[in-house]
Amino acid sequence: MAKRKRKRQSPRQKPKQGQKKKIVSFLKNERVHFIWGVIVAFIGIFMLLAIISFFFTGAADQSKVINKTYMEVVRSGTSDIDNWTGAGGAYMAERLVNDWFGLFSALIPIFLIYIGLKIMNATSLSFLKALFITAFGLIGGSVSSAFILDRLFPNTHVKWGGAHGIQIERILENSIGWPGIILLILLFITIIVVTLRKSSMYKIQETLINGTSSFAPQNETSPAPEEDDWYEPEKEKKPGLLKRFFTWMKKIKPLREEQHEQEIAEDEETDQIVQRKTPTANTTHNFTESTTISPKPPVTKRPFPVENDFEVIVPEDDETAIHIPHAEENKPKEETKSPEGMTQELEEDYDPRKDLSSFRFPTMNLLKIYNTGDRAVDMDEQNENKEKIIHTLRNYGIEITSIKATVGPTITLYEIVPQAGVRISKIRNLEDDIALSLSALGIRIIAPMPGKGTIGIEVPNKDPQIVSMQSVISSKRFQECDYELPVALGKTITNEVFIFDLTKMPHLLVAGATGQGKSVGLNAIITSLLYKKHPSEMKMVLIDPKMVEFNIYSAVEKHYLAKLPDEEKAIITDVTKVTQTLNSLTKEMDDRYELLMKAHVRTVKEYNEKFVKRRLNPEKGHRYMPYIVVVIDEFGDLIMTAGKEIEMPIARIAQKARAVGMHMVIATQRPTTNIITGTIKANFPARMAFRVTSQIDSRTILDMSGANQLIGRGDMLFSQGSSLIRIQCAFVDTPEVEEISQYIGKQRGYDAAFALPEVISDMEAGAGATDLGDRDPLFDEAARLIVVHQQGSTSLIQRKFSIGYNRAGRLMDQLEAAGIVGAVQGSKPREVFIADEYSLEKLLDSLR
Ligand SMILES: Nc1ncnc2c1ncn2[C@@H]1O[C@H](COP(=O)(O)OP(=O)(O)OP(=O)(O)O)[C@@H](O)[C@H]1O
Repeated sequence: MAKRKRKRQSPRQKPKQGQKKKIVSFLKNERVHFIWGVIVAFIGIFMLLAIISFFFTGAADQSKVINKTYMEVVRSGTSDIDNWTGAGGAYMAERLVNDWFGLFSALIPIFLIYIGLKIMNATSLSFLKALFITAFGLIGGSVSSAFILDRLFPNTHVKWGGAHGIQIERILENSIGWPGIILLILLFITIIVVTLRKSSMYKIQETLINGTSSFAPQNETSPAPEEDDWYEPEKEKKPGLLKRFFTWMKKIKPLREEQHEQEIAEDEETDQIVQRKTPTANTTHNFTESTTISPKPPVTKRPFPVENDFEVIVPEDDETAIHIPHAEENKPKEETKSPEGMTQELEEDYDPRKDLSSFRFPTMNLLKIYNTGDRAVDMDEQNENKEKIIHTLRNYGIEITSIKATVGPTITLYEIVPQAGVRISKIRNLEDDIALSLSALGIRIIAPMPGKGTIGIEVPNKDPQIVSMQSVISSKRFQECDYELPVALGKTITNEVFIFDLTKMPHLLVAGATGQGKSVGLNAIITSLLYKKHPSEMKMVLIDPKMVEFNIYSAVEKHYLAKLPDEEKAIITDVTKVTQTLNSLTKEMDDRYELLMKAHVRTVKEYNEKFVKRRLNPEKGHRYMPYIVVVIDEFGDLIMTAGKEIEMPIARIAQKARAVGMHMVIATQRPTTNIITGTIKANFPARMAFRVTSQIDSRTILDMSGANQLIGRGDMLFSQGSSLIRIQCAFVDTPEVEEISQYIGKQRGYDAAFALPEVISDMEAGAGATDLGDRDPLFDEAARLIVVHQQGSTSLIQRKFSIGYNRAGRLMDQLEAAGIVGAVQGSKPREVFIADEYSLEKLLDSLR
């Protein structure tokens, strides 16, 4: 193949190819582009001047230019022409205005000026938009002018609608009459206005809604659930038909190009030398000049010019689903009576929802839809970023073969493929330089992208969009998921709704500097659960040392909250109460374990299934177990004030509570190692990191940097195990949460909040321990265990007898009082005073 190639390049052909290259590079030169742009823009300005002048001087010039050719007018001289731009301008303006599109002919030079600016790279208005406005303006504007202005000002030298407008207006008047024309003009104005400013569409919508809502019932504050069904839930807006058409065109264009290129490549492949390119000073600095072909994989796409390979993907929003507020599920079940009139209730499955069978889930209209302005992709921004990335990399001697952009709600991911031989670490080290050249915060480089064979550069969008809670809750994905504790957290940078099952996490650590979106994130988690879980299926323990964050949930106390018996408030704000509550949760966990053991099942799900099938007897202590979600805001404050007292029960719950349906979400704005300790970290594999101020903080939360490069306002990294996903957290505002709580709170609830088990305080436990007359039933067995193992360890007793920490602790205190073991020695096991079983039996006999 190599030989053939060499033969083909005869000495005469070589200079020709060189010349061709030079011409191509000259045409593509940035400066040449700029000059071309200036020329086109000046032509546009000249034409515009001619037209403007025509309105003032056209009457005087008309007789000199009408019914003449251009050459005749020019030859006749300019001395008696009044138009500011001479005979040529006068002739052109007469043709454009009177013979073509009238007043709106001015759009033609304006479009030329735009083209000039575009070539100069000096405007960000999209070409398609400009072309559409010009074409539509010429047609619609000329007809409108002919209809209105030619009637208002008939006796001037100007044909306001031009020949085109007059002709079409006549045809229209004959076919649809003047009311039809007026409607058409209104339609034209609407289309132009909406195309120019999307916000005007919302204004029109608002006006129409206000107009029509005056006929609708006005009870907005407390819509009866039944009434909600009258309103169609608001769906997230889909892109318009035109936008979808253009997106489709964009998608198929690269495909066609690829096909074409493949054909070329196949032809070329047979007779070209495949050579690996080593970047040299000459070749690496101009993508467009290079003709080298990358050897691997088989050439299907020419690597250069990169400019033509730029693919911008705008992922569609997830399809939203209409939320049916579980009306069917909640309808009170009719009791089936046997012929004898006896209820068959006992034979039926147990229905945990029965006590609150009329409960209605919050409706979608309680959540706000955020109009985020024009969602069209700013192609200029995309191109600009692409150019800057390419140039920055090139400045460091890195050439790339392709670049692709995926535009998300707040971040755009640029995926690049570097040329063979480029070290990935080199690109990774350029993070700051790329950030500098793009003048943007929040740039993150993912090198390499897992499973993709590319390198990702995440760049924040200039115009970030709010991801509304409404959009994620109403998404089909969330509505149709059958997770035990589903949480809709937000959207990924590829616009996919991100949901997870809290039971699978099984606990979540949330961290981020102040004001970066933690509280909103916690509210998003709680809101998701409220939209999916019935009060009988889930209870929450809300701990809020800041005292203000969770107050809004007090309305749902009798539906969803759990608290200590005799406690006044369900939202825990006092640190001493936090310790008690956590100890109580530990007891609940132990109790649940005992019940699971008795029922011979391993998880709360299996247990509840058995209970629903009425295979567990409530008289033997069995009960339906709702999931318990413990949410702790500002966990750092608690650790600072109560230290180990808080850390230990949290660690215990985190270690064990998963199987019994208890899950924790803890948040802190101080992601330091004395707050997120090794114990906490080990038990919280799932982490949500909002923006933090330093790389060290990021490492404390995620075990890697990244959270320090986020942009705030809900921008976050979600890590579970080894995977790390960038997500824009859904935004739910306090008034929205308040409305949801009120909606639930107004409905009939249980008589009281879910009661957590009472715990014996340390003092009480201590008193009981010394009272050997009231020994635990396991006392003898525990004593034998300790003596046999010669190890005074509470956890040994716990493990062996599968009992809770509190009970094992009490047992150990009783063993101490009986002189079997010594006192506590910090973290070391207690000393065992009885050396053998024989001595022990004698001691036990004496105690009986
Ligand atoms: N997902 C989001 N989308 C858009 N804006 C957000 C989002 N999350 C937070 N914000 C903005 O950031 C502000 C602060 O958020 P938030 O109150 O959740 O911070 P925080 O981390 O809890 O702060 P602190 O720790 O001081 O309470 C909000 O008022 C809102 O304007």
